Amino acid sequence: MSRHKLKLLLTFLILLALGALARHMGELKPWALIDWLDVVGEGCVLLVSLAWVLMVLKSRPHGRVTLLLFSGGLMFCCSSWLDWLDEFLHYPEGSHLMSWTESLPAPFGLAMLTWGLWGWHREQLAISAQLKSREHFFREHQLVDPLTRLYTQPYLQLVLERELGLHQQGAKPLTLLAWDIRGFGRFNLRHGELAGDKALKGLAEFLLAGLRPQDLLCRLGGDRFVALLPGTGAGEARALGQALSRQLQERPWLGNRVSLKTELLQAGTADSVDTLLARLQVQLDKDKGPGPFAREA
Ligand SMILES: Nc1nc2c(ncn2[C@@H]2O[C@H](COP(=O)(O)OP(=O)(O)OP(=O)(O)O)[C@@H](O)[C@H]2O)c(=O)[nH]1
Repeated sequence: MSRHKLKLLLTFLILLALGALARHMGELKPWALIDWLDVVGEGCVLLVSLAWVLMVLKSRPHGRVTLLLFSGGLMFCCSSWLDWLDEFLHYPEGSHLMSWTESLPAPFGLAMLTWGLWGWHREQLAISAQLKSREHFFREHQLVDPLTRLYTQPYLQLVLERELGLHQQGAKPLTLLAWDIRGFGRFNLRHGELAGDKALKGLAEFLLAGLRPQDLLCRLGGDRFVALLPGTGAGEARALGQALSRQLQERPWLGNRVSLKTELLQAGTADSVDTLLARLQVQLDKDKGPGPFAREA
């Protein structure tokens, strides 16, 4: 059972035990003496405090701050629960046990909640600082292409460094799939730069949608794209490339106007990032012809 499920079970058991204690200590009030306005008001407080506990468990991982927020919420819940129950129960005169049990947890619970919220605030500050420095790093190194929103070659090089390391330790295969639009210069001449931009964006979206979550798609520059397929052998990569080519042909908005050259490259154990990318460029430059748009121009 997960830690959060245990906390939920604990909440249920504590509320059940308090309910049993209250019933044992008190007597049911006559129907006429029940103040229904209080029942509704205190019932709402109880429901809201229960919702706090559930929301904390739903939105946070296990940890010190979560424990503070959970314990504070639970203590406040206990007070609200007993407060609500005593609308229906009458406790004997001179018995302080129930009034203490009802009154004490609320202030301690609120103090713990406040402590937990302070911790949460500090966590958020740390996360924002992290995100800011990441964003700065991305902007500084131009790791994202402004047109397609794909990663650029410098980012690919960073990731390739790590993946090649894993590949060379024999941990897993590594394959690259790359695409070059044929005759894209002519396409631009004929349809205009804006249509060219739209085609690049459309193609980026299409490739992204067709790749798997673990693949990394980058714009290599101009009309070239490359996908790094970690843990993927040549056969699987070839099937993926072929499926993408087939699907592209079924898309009249892109397939009829843009033709792609697809290349596959497997990393070797002696490859460095530079040699791998150089081999890829050579493969993409191979057989450069006038392209399918030569007829149109
Ligand atoms: N619209 C648009 N065009 C671009 C962009 N980046 C590069 N290009 C164009 O893409 C073309 C790339 O030219 P080449 O590398 O010769 O490729 P190609 O014309 O497709 O020729 P082949 O690959 O031999 O078929 C050039 O005409 C660039 O102007 C861009 O961001 N937007």
